[in-house]
Amino acid sequence: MSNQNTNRGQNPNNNPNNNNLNNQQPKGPNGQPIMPNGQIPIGPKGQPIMGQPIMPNGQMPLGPNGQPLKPNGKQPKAPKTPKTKTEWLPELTEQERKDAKDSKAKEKILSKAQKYKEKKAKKGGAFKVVNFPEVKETGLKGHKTRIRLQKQLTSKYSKDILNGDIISTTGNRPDTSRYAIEIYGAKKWYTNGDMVTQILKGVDLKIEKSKFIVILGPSGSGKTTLLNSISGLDKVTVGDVFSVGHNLTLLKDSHLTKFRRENVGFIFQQYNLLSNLTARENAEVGENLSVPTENSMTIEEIFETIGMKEQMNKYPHQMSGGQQQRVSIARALAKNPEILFGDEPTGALDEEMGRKVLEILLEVKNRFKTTVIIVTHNPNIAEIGDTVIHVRNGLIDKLAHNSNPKKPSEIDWS
Ligand SMILES: Nc1ncnc2c1ncn2[C@@H]1O[C@H](COP(=O)(O)OP(=O)(O)OP(=O)(O)O)[C@@H](O)[C@H]1O
Repeated sequence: MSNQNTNRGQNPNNNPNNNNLNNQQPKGPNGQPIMPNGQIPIGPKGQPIMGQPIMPNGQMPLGPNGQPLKPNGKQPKAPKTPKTKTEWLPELTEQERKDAKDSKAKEKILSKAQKYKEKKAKKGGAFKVVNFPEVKETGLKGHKTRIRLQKQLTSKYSKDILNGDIISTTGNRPDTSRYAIEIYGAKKWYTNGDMVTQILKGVDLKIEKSKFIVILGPSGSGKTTLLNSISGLDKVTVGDVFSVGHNLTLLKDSHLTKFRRENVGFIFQQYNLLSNLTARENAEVGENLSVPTENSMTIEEIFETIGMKEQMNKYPHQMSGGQQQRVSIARALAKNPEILFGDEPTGALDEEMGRKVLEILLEVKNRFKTTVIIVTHNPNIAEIGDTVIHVRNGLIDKLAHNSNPKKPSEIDWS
C-alpha cells in the first residue's frame, strides 16, 4: 500500500533532491522539510519541529552560541546570567548588620558635612552698619515709606547676609557663640486696606543657645507674630532680628526660604504631615532639606529618640495625634536645625500625648543642644521652660529665667 497519506511514512530516498533543502523536498504537515531518514524532524524534547529548516545532516540547526534555534527558526535569547545579589555573610548577627548599615549612613552624613563646611568657610563674615532712617510719619504713608526703605536695603544686602555677612541697621553685632536669637528695636505693622496696625511695638531680646524657651501671653498679644519674625516665616518692618546670625529683616523672600531650609525646623499645632507618605518618608522630606553637620542623625536614630522605631512604616491615618506630632518632630529633626520652633505644639493633643511631646522636645534640647522655642497660651506649660518670654500687647512684658524648670510629668494639665 502506498504511504502517501502519511508524511511520516514517505521515503525520502525516492526523491533525488532530498539531501538538498533548497531544492524541492518533501514537506511535513506544517511545511517543514523532512529529515533524510524520512522522519519529521524532532526537537530536543521529542516534539515535532514545526516549519523549521533542518540541516542537510538532519541535525537541529544551531545558533552562534551552539544552542539549538527556536522552532520558528529565530535565535533563542542568550541564557540569563543570574543576578549577583549582595548577601550578608551568614555569620553576621542582626545587630552587626544594623550597625554596618548605620555606620554607612553616618559616613555619608560626615562626608556631606565636610563638603558643606568647606563651602560655607569660603563665604563672607564682614560686619557692616547701614542706615535705616527713622520714619516719623504715622498711618499708611509712614508704613509705605518704611517698606520702601526696607526694600532698598534688602535688594542691596540680602545676598551678602545669606552668604554670612552681618548687616546691622542698629549698630549691634550679634554674638552667635552665645545667642541663637538677638532682636534690636523690632517693630511690625500690619495693613488691612487703608488701616495700619502696629503689632510689635519695639522688641529687644536675646535668646541663649541650647535652651528651652517658652513664649507666653494672652490671645492677640503678638506671640505668633514674634515667633514668625524670628523663624523667618515673616519679618518685622524695622529693627534687626538676628537669627543664627542672619539679619532676617533684610532678607528677600527667596532668601528667607533658603534661611529656613538651612537653619530651622518647625512643628505646628496641626502636624502638617503628607498623608500619602509613611512616617519614615515624611521624616525623609526633612532629611532631604537638611544641611549636614557632624551631629546629623540618621532617620533610625531620630525615630529611636522619639520612641517610634516600630511605627516607621505607618501612614498618618494609622497613627494617633500624638504619634503624628512626634513624626512631625522627626521631620523637623531630620533637618538637623539650629533652632526648633513650635507654635502651640501640644494644642491639639490630650494630656498624655501632650506630655509625651513636651518630653521629646526637652530630650531634643538636652541631647542635641538644639535651641527649642515654643509658643503657648498655657502658663502650666511655661513652667518647663529655661526661659519664659512674657508677651503683652506687642511688647516683652517680662523675661523670666527658671533655674529649676519642672518636668512635663510634674506640671498641671488643666
Ligand atoms: N496677617 C495679619 N494681618 C493683620 N493683622 C494680623 C495679622 N496677623 C496677626 N494679626 C493681628 O495681630 C495681633 C497679634 O496676633 P498674633 O497671632 O501674633 O497673636 P497671638 O498672641 O499669637 O494670639 P493667639 O494666641 O490668639 O494665636 C492680633 O490682633 C491679630 O489679629
